[in-house]
Order: sequence, then C-alpha cells, then structure tokens
Amino acid sequence: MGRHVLVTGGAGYIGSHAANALIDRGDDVTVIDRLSTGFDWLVPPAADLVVADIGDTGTLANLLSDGRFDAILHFAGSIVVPESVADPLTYYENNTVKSRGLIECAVRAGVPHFIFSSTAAVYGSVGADPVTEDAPLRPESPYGFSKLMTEIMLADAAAAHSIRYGVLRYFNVAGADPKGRTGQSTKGATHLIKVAAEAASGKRDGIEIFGEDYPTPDGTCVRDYIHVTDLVAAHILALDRLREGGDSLTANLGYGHGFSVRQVLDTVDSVAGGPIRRTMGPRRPGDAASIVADPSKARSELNWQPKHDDLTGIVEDALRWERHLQTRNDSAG
Ligand SMILES: NC(=O)c1ccc[n+]([C@@H]2O[C@H](COP(=O)([O-])OP(=O)(O)OC[C@H]3O[C@@H](n4cnc5c(N)ncnc54)[C@H](O)[C@@H]3O)[C@@H](O)[C@H]2O)c1
Ligand SMILES: O=c1ccn([C@@H]2O[C@H](COP(=O)(O)OP(=O)(O)O[C@H]3O[C@H](CO)[C@@H](O)[C@H](O)[C@H]3O)[C@@H](O)[C@H]2O)c(=O)[nH]1
Repeated sequence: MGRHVLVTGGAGYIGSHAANALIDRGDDVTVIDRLSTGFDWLVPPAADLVVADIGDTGTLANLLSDGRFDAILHFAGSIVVPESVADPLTYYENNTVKSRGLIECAVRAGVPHFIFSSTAAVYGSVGADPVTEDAPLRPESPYGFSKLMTEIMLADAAAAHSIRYGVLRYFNVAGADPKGRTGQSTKGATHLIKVAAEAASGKRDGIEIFGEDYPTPDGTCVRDYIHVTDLVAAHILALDRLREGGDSLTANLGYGHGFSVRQVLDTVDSVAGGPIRRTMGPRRPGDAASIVADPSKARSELNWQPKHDDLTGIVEDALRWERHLQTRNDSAG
C-alpha cells in the first residue's frame, strides 16, 4: 500500500489546501467532490478529481476496491450553522448518514487511516475558555450534532475494526494559501474574515456586527482564528502518526487565544488601508460569547508547531485571495 490519500471535499476551501499540502510532500491524491460549494479549479492539477457525491457508495466502493488508498481525509460536508437549524434533516443526511456510508466503505475496503473534520461546535457554549477536549459535549445546533455523531461512529468503528482515526476539532479557520494557489471561494460565505475581506474589496457595502452587548472586553464575540495552512499541517502530522502505528486521537485545532469581532475588523481596516463600513446589528441566534481552544494536546501529541499565528498575516492572505478572485471571471467571487 503506497501513500495515496482520498480527500473528500477536496474542491472546497480547507480540502483544497490539504490536497496541495499532501502533493507538496509527495503523497498521491484523489479528490472526490460533488462541487456543491467547491470548484474544480481549486483542485491541484496533480490530483485526480472524481466528481461524485460521497453518498454514492457504489462509486466509493469502486474507487477503494483496488486497495491503493491508505488513508481518507474527510472534509466533505455542509457547514453553515443557521442553515442546519432551518434544514436539520439535510445536515444529518449530508454530514452524518453519508459519513456513515463512507466509514463503512473504508472498513470494507480495508483503508486503515481516517482523518475527520470536526468542529468546536461539538462543545456548544462551555462558558470556560480555553476549551479542552474533555469539556462536556453539548452541541447547540444540528450542525454540531451531525459532526458529533460522526465522531462517535468513527470511534465505535475503530473499536470493532482495523481502522484508526484522527478527529480534528477546528476552531475558526481563516486565511488562504500563502503561495496563492487556493482560498475561500464560496459565494454567500458567512464567516467573519471572508465577509470582511469581501467588504474591503468592494464586493459588499460593509459588514454588520452581530451584537455588541456580550460579556466580553469590548462587547463583541471572541473567537480563536486559525490560519488554514497551520490547520492543514496538523492533518499531515495526524496522518503521519497513524501511518507510524500511533493511536487514534481527538484534538482541538486553534491557537489558544481569541480576538473580538471589533479587533478582527480593526485588523482588516489596517491591512486594507481604510475603514470598511460597519453597522451594528442584533445578536445572531446561537452565537456563544467566547470560544477559544486549548491546543496543548495537538502540540504535545502531534508535535504541532503553528507558523502563522498572526491575525494580520491571516487577514493579509485572505485579502490577497479575495483580490485574486476578482481577476477570475468564472469564480464565485
Ligand atoms: N470553515 C470552517 O471554519 C470550519 C470549521 C469547523 C469545521 N469545518 C469543517 O471542515 C470541512 C471543510 O469545510 P470548508 O470550510 O472547506 O467547506 P467547503 O464548503 O468549502 O468545502 C466542503 C466541500 O465538500 C463538498 N461536498 C459537500 N457535500 C458533499 C457530498 N455529499 N459529496 C461530495 N462532496 C461534497 C463541497 O462541494 C465542497 O467542495 C467541513 O466538514 C466543515 O464542517 C470547517
Ligand atoms: O457578518 C458577520 C459574520 C460574523 N460575525 C460574528 O463573527 C463571529 C465569528 O462568526 P463566524 O465567522 O460565522 O464563525 P462562527 O459562528 O464562530 O462559526 C465558525 O466556527 C465554528 C467553530 O467554532 C465552525 O464549526 C463553523 O463551521 C464556523 O462557521 C461571530 O461572533 C459572529 O456573530 C459578525 O459579526 N458579522
């Protein structure tokens, strides 16, 4: 078995960064993506792209049948929390049911390693920062539950079969490939830094701040923003750990310190060289006041050493990608 990785959702924001990182260090990569929020032009040219839904277990079984894959990195999924509240069954279908089918195909085909994109949303509002992996798991949205159920299925499957896993719980992922190859390109994206980058490059009139009456230093919500390149580096380390025979692991991925919405927007203003228009709005339902990772486990177990822990750098990379999107006429931007 060689080093050939199946990357689900590899035409999306984070999956395309992972595909590049795997190729950069010499792994073979096949991407499976239905291109619902992803784009074929984000898939690195050196990767094979199979345009299919991961719910198509016939295609999956076929793909895995020759035994060439030694790992699956599973990024495919639906990611918008409020959308999951409005349409929970679609989220459980896409994130939970289809993950079950994928795990089953992996077990049947004897794929030994599985890395799963989980989320800080599995914790809910814990009320204590920083959050360690053993904090109570109390998701506050169908999105969070859909991911937690997949974590549980993976752990149970690993206890019963020859498969080991890495569950990585992402905090707020932002930034873009410093080499300019890929970045967040989804139309109608809701993430703060993406929305602010669109405003700074004239694609939106401005940005609304969702609530300024939180019990935080400046009244706006605090989050732990992690550069996508550091996030992906932790996936490679987790994969290497499994390949070297290490145990399954569940780990947070964040830097361990938070920034308020206002601090993020001040950084965007200074990187962009002028202020974006801000309006104050009410709280967005479901937002926790503050959520910051305790990343000690990723550091100690994976020897993860982030290199981009710098909000200004994250915003610079996000803005550079946003401007790049404007030069593409087939882009979502
Ligand atoms: N972006 C974040 O801040 C964040 C935070 C926590 C967790 N995550 C998780 O990371 C993963 C990747 O997120 P992203 O930000 O890159 O999102 P994204 O929407 O850019 O990427 C998801 C990709 O999966 C594909 N996809 C969705 N459903 C599919 C299906 N059934 N079959 C085949 N392809 C399918 C989409 O076309 C897209 O290319 C998701 O699982 C998400 O839950 C993201
Ligand atoms: O136009 C905007 C967009 C966001 N925010 C605020 O900015 C903060 C960050 O919001 P956002 O970027 O949407 O991230 P989160 O809601 O924290 O959720 C993200 O981070 C989670 C992990 O914590 C992931 O699971 C989710 O997929 C991902 O959307 C929140 O306080 C929002 O209220 C605004 O004020 N205005």
